[in-house]
Amino acid sequence: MEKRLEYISWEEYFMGVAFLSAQRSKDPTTQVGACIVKDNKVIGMGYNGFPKGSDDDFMSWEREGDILNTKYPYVVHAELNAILNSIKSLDNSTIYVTHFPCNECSKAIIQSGISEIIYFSDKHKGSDSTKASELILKNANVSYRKYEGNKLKLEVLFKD
Ligand SMILES: O=c1[nH]c(=O)n([C@H]2C[C@H](O)[C@@H](COP(=O)(O)O)O2)cc1CO
Ligand SMILES: [Zn+2]
Repeated sequence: MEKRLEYISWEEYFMGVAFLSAQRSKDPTTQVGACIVKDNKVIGMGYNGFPKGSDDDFMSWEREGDILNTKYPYVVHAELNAILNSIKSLDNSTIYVTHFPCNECSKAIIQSGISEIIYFSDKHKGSDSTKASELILKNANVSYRKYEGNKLKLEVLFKD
């Protein structure tokens, strides 16, 4: 028998895991996922959500109005969750993220030892947060690039 040819690449695999992780998010507007990889092994995963133990039904997913009644001061970003959930040293690891990280996440990425970022969407390119991220990442020698896999969709069938 010949080997199966439809297998996915490492890059497609790990970006797929990041997008799958994003599916755990309860944010009705934006679901972000992150997957940290070292030596082709997953060592951390995360998605955006309220801190552990928060009562989801008490928290608000609003985006506008009094800041204290919006999600923004409370939600933990996917990248930070992936870092905090990681199971070993992140030195020289790669983080796959569905969205280019904000400046706060970029700082955490640098401090954790992650050395490469592969992102799918940069829909906030040109924003102050993205510009600040680009500046500190370059300054800290953390490389970043867009996803280069061919797959834009992966179907996961639960079957025998
Ligand atoms: O780096 C990030 N990582 C991350 O997980 N997020 C989360 C926080 C919010 O739950 C959501 C952004 O919400 P919105 O698009 O409604 O502003 O994405 C947001 C950013 C900033 O781009
Ligand atoms: Zn962030």
